[in-house]
Amino acid sequence: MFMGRDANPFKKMPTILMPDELMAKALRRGEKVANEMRKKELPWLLKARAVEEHKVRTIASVVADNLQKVIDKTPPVRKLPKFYQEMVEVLVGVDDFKKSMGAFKWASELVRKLGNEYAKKIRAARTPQQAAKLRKEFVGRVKSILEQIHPEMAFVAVAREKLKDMPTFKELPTVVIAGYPNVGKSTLLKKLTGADVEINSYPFTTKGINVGYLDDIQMVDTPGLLDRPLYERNDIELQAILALNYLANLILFIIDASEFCGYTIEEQINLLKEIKELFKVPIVVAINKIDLVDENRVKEVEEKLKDVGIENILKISADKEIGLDELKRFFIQYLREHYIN
Ligand SMILES: Nc1nc2c(ncn2[C@@H]2O[C@H](COP(=O)(O)OP(=O)(O)OP(=O)(O)O)[C@@H](O)[C@H]2O)c(=O)[nH]1
Repeated sequence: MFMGRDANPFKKMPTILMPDELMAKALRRGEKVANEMRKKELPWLLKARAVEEHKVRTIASVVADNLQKVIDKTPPVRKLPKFYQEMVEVLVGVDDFKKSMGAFKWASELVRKLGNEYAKKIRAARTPQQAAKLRKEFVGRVKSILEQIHPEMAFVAVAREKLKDMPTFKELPTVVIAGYPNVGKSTLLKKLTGADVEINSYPFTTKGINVGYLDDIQMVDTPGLLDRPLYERNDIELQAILALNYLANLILFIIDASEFCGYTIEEQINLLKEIKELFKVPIVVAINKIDLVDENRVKEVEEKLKDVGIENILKISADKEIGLDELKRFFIQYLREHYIN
């Protein structure tokens, strides 16, 4: 595994304020600073200038700092591990994300520069009215800059929501659970690791990647996959593909023997074959929901799996907790032999 100890690098991104909110915050702070200045004993023109200059400087720094903070707390995509880079691509789009961060930088620098320029002009103002007029002009320009990057701000706000919810992965031997929707992947993760995951009787409940721990084994639950070409896969499925590609030391493929998931054994085995081809990672298959079918049916499925070259087959009921100890023992033994020194 390559992840390093760092948590999901997007967790530190700050809340993204929209133009109105950021402007309101800056104006409030500007007013506070101005009130302090008004208390000072100064000749009237000097005071008027000082009030307006401090207002402008405060507004400029609140806005510029806020935008800069977003940039500073957002990891540069190109420096991320490949898995996260690809997750950014799937979840939000790398190009749009970079472009938006560029807009933040542009706006931050411009607001800071204008703040300095207007502060200087205000210091040279000949009347209090002129100083106030310059400050108003500055506020208008900042508003219009923020309005200009409004779409990018909204984009980054949404991107942050998606990215910060990605789980944190540890540098541990990892089992990635895969299979068709509704076969019982999340139920199994929950029963094996106690991870708090959503389970529903309808497909595609799992919209992202979940993670849980079984002793020193990292278990990753992925969204359900359908048997179809890569280019037809949606963003939810692509996350499963990325987890399989970058995180898995061992793939646990779940087959729903009852077909209650809505897919036939043949369809499920076709997907299994494809995954076997696509990822050069050892596979173990768990025949699930054996509480719903008779023994002959389970044997039949087992034979079919052997026919396609699957050697490691376990029979379980995730829901009724049948065969889970054997499964645990299998993981521990397998990963100890292959990945733990
Ligand atoms: N009877 C029975 N039901 C099970 C078993 N395992 C899971 N289920 C049920 O099957 C349904 C789907 O289970 P999930 O764990 O959400 O399936 P999933 O594969 O994670 O589904 P997606 O999120 O769509 O990928 C739920 O109603 C579970 O209660 C089992 O061993 N026996």
